[in-house]
Amino acid sequence: MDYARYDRIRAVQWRDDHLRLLDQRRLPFEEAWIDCADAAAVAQAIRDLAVRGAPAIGIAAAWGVVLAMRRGADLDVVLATLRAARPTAVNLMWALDRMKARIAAGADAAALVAEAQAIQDEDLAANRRMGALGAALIAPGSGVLTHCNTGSLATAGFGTALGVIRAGVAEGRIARVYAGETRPWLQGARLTMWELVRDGIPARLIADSAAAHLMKSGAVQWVIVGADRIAANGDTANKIGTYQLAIAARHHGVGFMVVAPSSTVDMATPGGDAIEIELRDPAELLEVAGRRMVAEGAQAWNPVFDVTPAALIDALVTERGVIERPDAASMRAAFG
Ligand SMILES: CSC[C@@H](O)[C@@H](O)C(=O)COP(=O)(O)O
Repeated sequence: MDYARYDRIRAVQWRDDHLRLLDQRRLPFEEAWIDCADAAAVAQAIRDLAVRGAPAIGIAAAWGVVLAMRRGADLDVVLATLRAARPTAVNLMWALDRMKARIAAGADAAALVAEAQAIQDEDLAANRRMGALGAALIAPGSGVLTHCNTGSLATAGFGTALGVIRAGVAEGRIARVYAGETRPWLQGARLTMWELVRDGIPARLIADSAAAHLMKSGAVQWVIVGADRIAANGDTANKIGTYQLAIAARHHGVGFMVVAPSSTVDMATPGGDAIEIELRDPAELLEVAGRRMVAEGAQAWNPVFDVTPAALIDALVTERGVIERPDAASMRAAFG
């Protein structure tokens, strides 16, 4: 199937001497671009969520290494700085390890450009493949709920979970799309809805707290989400709120699908308990659009990821295929 109509947004663009990033902090109000001329600017953009989403972070970091090599920066320092920009999404470490291996093998600037481009191109190809694989699991006429933003903005293009939704809509399988707003940063409300509106895919936003009620209504047959790190036993870290969606889905007999490229699989991490969960500034919770919404003096706890146990996952879709009810044995068989 040709998904071209749904495959137009490119948020991470290499421009020969700099990296252009669509500033995700300013969407949906403004399509503003940031030009990063060095690795420090890329690291800053990752930390500040100007570029976000596990695969997109890895791709941006790879280009950051290219910029560092071109500018004669200390590559060990640059690799360490980029690696520390965000802790949970393993795609960041995976992409930097690929770049580091090329440097260790004596790569010149042109070879590093080729490696970063390969990381980006492979991600796009993986997303298109996962779109087809995931959509095939969805019975015609189904409704789906997604969480956070897993689309073109979060990847090289097309998306992971949102790629499956794009493919499922294109194939006429998905009849209803719901997106959770994804408090506190509102990736679902601000970014996923922006992508869906741009693609002309009818979708409804829900408050995160409406998800169990939606499932009980029978309107959705699948919850489809992305991932930031998948441990060797299939436990999956993703945007905060994913875990409670998985619990509610199991309770209501709704399928729970995780869609992620193999670059999100971390076989060196045995289980979810070993995944570092990023804690961000409480201000993200205490403020809305820069305006304080909570009594002065109040405090907040702001973990931005949680871990869904493998036992709650019905299907794990990667570009290598579909694993139903993933566990340590099936993960080992697929990812060794
Ligand atoms: C294809 S994106 C998969 C995940 O990275 C996504 O669901 C997510 O949790 C993004 O978190 P974010 O904090 O916005 O970077």
